Amino acid sequence: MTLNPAHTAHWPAPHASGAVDATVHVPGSKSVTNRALVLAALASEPGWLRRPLRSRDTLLMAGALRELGVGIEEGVGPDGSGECWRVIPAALHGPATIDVGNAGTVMRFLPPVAALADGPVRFDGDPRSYERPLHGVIDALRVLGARIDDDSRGALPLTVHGAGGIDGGTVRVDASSSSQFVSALLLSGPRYNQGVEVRHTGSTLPSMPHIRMTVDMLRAVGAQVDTPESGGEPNVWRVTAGALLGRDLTVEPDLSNAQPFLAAALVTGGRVVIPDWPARTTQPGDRLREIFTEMGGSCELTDRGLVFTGSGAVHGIDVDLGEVGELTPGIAAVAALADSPSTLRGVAHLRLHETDRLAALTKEINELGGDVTETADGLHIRPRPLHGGVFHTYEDHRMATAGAIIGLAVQDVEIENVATTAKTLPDFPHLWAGMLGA
Ligand SMILES: O=C(O)C1=C[C@@H](OP(=O)(O)O)[C@@H](O)[C@H](O)C1
Ligand SMILES: C=C(OP(=O)(O)O)C(=O)O
Repeated sequence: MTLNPAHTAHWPAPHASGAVDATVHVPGSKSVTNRALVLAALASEPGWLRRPLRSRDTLLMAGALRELGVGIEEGVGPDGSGECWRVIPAALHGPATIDVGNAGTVMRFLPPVAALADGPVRFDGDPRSYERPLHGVIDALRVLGARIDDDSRGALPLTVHGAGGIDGGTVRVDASSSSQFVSALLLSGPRYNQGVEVRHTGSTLPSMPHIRMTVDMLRAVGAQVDTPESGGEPNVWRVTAGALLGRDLTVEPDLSNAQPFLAAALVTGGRVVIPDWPARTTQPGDRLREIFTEMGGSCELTDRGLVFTGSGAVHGIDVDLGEVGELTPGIAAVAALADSPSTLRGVAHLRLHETDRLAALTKEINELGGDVTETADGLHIRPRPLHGGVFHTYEDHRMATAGAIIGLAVQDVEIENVATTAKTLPDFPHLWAGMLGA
């Protein structure tokens, strides 16, 4: 096997010589872009998606939908402004082969779509995708009427033998390993003959804001959704069968990808402005306003965007990140540079993300001289003076950006395979250098 030099080369993480002062335009949200693509593909009329994220995960989603027959064209929005994708729904069909890469949204959101296709749809992906939980989606789809061949582990690779539609109905799912099981079933639910009712049976459910994002986006395209918050039973979501509208949607900046830039203001005692920060959003990254304020910064939502200012001090934090697990690597990086210990809780399921994030963060921060221990459901981080070294990233975009945060404050940190940021933020090294005025 020939190794891609971009993956093996080490990227010298820039060290900040002073306080950063920058405006950073963060590209669109992965989670919004991939939900919008699925919903537009299932609609009964064309729609537009403005400022979509173009990254590995979203290009895999667009490519997969094209494989199933959906038209996704490059274009300008209906008012002539802005880059966009025009999505033209079509009868979904196999045979098709879908590469999910290591995108949780693609591997979980698309098997329920494939159940609507006519013909076999094979799913495969990166080696890590075979280890990520998918059983909740597979088992549920079987109950709802789909025929699926898997390797009997309830994981990838698998083939969905689409029969042009499925009954739908009520299904019980333990989504404690990933909220994406619930989102996946709800997104395709309006197109199932009886709609879908998802009853979560596990004791915990991570990433609730992402389930709210699914519900809000379904409602925005005309679906009727009943939720625990709208007076329904706890842990039960119901989507009524019905046609979906094609919409003109502008994608918000990815607030979880704003995290390293906000962290830069925090750890250098500087200031970063993120334009177009939404006043109201379901993105979990919005919680950074509160979390990074508790860790020593301050923020203000203005006409220019979110203005985040570091004070020069960075404090430890004791926080349950169960709702916002994808923020954990960046928070751990800041916590390693703080003036007091931190405890990050509620994120046991991160062991099954892009990599085992709890093990990876512990090992990599400790190899730079840190003192991190894994707990049953998170990390305990005692700040120590850190030194340079190679920060390994395990093909995890958020490990790479976490290493870059540490590199701002610690000389001679090198990030292995910074190109892995392309999963959700292909421009990262360039945006990072721009923030630092390079
Ligand atoms: O639905 C989504 O867009 C996501 C849900 C979360 O997944 P888990 O619930 O598996 O953590 C999150 O971590 C992931 O980055 C994106
Ligand atoms: C967990 C993540 O991604 P995925 O959508 O692949 O689950 C993430 O982006 O942090």
